[in-house]
Amino acid sequence: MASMSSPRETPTGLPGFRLWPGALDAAAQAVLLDQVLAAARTAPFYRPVTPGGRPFSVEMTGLGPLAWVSDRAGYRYQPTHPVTGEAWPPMPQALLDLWDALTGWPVPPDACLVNLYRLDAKMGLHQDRDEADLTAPVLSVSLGDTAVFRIGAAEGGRTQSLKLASGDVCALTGPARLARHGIDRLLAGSSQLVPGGGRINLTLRRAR
Ligand SMILES: O=C(O)CCC(=O)C(=O)O
Ligand SMILES: [Fe+2]
Repeated sequence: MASMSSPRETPTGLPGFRLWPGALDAAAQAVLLDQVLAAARTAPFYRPVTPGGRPFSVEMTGLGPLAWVSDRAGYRYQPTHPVTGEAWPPMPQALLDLWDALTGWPVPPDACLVNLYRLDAKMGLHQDRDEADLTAPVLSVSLGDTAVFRIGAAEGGRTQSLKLASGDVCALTGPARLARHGIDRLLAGSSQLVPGGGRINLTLRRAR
């Protein structure tokens, strides 16, 4: 995909937190969104609950061999959709290429979580730590409405907030792999990309 062959990286001030604003141009965003929405016709977005039984404000689905799920039994990666029982649809090649181009990590991602944020959806501050190898990067792609993203060092202390717009890609690597992060809110109506409004976030991970 030529449109994302040489994305520009911008400094973030948090070592290991890497950001490539506009890594996907409008055409690449539209193609990727179509692929995600096509996959969601067989692997529909569903609303997970926390182990304590509270519904997430975000809806989720997955792509690839594994995807992250949460329910009464806890957090885990699994090979099947929790509602349909079917295998997750394959990960689009463009995502595998993006992982190679931006992270250079020698092993491909085996999990892609797809988060759908409508209206007032948000995601509380957390660490991504359900993966077997916590040195492998997490690569995150934003589509649709701009999100106010919050991130701070794993050890605690101050957080910083920055906006993630449609086409932006970021990564948690090295010292930021266990950074605390979350989504405070969306800037509603900032993009027309996602039908029905809102934001779709794709996170590529090495789960096993
Ligand atoms: O939506 C985002 O940008 C962050 C998603 C996230 O942190 C996660 O799925 O673990
Ligand atoms: Fe996360």
